[in-house]
Amino acid sequence: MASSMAAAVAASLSPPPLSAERPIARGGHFSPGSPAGSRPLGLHSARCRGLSPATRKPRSLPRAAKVVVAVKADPLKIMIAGAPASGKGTQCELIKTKYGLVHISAGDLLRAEIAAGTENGKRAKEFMEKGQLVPDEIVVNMVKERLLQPDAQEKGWLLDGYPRSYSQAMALETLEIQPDIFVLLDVPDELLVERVVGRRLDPVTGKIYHLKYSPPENEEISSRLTQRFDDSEEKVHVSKGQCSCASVVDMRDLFVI
Ligand SMILES: Nc1ncnc2c1ncn2[C@@H]1O[C@H](COP(=O)(O)OP(=O)(O)O)[C@@H](O)[C@H]1O
Repeated sequence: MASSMAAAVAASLSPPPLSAERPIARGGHFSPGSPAGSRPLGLHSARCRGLSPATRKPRSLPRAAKVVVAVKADPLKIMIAGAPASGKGTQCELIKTKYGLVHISAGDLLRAEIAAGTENGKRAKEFMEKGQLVPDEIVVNMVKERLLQPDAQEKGWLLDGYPRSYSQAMALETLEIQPDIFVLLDVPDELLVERVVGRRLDPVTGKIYHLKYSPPENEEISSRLTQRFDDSEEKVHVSKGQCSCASVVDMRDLFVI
């Protein structure tokens, strides 16, 4: 008796079958007395079919066991916006690590297009060199395709540097791609300029340094640091202008549910 009871409980605690009636509730009770496989569905199936409690088979309580079916929540989707050097990179690392999201940076996607020498990359570079926004017809599709890749769909995503205009926000909205959270980093201009002008990249490790606030660890690293071609004081002012308060407020209204 004891061993058949143990076997019944063990069987009923194995994953439920992938049928149309697979329970979606987080918990439920069932009687291990009925045939294995159908057991976890018993009470829930009755619920699904709308049977009244009176029509259900009475449970034999001493043999009842509790099953918890884990339902995978939708993956988290976050958008983060802020001027250059507002701290997006740092925050993105922290958020990505904490929530296991796929980090998708519009700027990185564009730089990858440039590095790959694609037509889109060549066109994008002209705008980026002038500190201007790359036209929507390049950016929207590029971002959309990346968001729809399996890794981002499965793990959730952290979208960085997009949208930068109301039209870009609307483009995603039209595609029914919406974040759960919209983060806006608001930093005073003087601080942004200081950060951008001192920012350096280690081309070997990809690590970002700041000559004053986060200097390289040694002479070897220091000698190979480069400055991003678009990191300049002028760019801060241009980029701040690109993302005016009005458009950010509009975007917030669009995304905050
Ligand atoms: N969403 C976007 N729409 C249009 N252009 C963009 C977008 N994101 C990035 N870019 C272009 O790429 C450049 C670099 O962007 P990014 O890597 O986000 O750097 P930063 O945060 O320093 O502006 C921008 O100045 C702009 O020209």
